[in-house]
Amino acid sequence: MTPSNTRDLILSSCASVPDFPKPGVTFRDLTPVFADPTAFAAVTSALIEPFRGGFDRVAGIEARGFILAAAAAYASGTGMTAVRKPGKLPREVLSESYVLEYGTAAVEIHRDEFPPGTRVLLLDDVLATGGTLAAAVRLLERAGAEVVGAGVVLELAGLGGRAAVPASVHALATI
Ligand SMILES: O=P(O)(O)OC[C@H]1O[C@H](OP(=O)(O)OP(=O)(O)O)[C@H](O)[C@@H]1O
Ligand SMILES: Nc1ncnc2[nH]cnc12
Repeated sequence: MTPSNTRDLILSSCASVPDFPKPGVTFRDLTPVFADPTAFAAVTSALIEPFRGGFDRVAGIEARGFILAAAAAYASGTGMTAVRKPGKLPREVLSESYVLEYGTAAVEIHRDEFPPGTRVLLLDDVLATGGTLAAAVRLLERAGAEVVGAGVVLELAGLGGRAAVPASVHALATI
């Protein structure tokens, strides 16, 4: 499938939900993209394509990033790392905080997650302010990984998120 066909499929399948999770926010729900076999396969291939052969591991951000990272790791013959919300991992962790509209959040991985020199492709479903993806890049680099790029299915333009992320960002569609 061509990049523009993939983009059109994402935009036509994505559900826009007004006032979720709070008034004034239009939530972009990509679960219909994951549920459609053609769209899910196209999205998985397109996320891998710009970085093909250049990564050893795919990292996905909890929760919807897990779905994409698992599929991309399987399709590329690599492994997967789960970038988790706090308090979920059982062994010693590295933690990276970031600022939300109200308060802070954090992401975590195990301290010994990566052999030296591991090249990581980082995936998530949506890029909004970029705070989550930026924190995940910092976290992976602190753990010794080389972040070769970050892929997202949908970039919400106008929030400046791309500029906040200290990595090359590849978005399959922009809204
Ligand atoms: O660019 P940002 O402003 O940081 O927002 C993007 C993040 O927000 C959503 O996750 P959410 O926090 O809703 O978690 P979930 O995947 O567990 O639902 C999305 O999946 C990204 O991870
Ligand atoms: N509007 C939005 N839709 C989906 N995920 C998001 N994460 C942050 N903002 C979002």
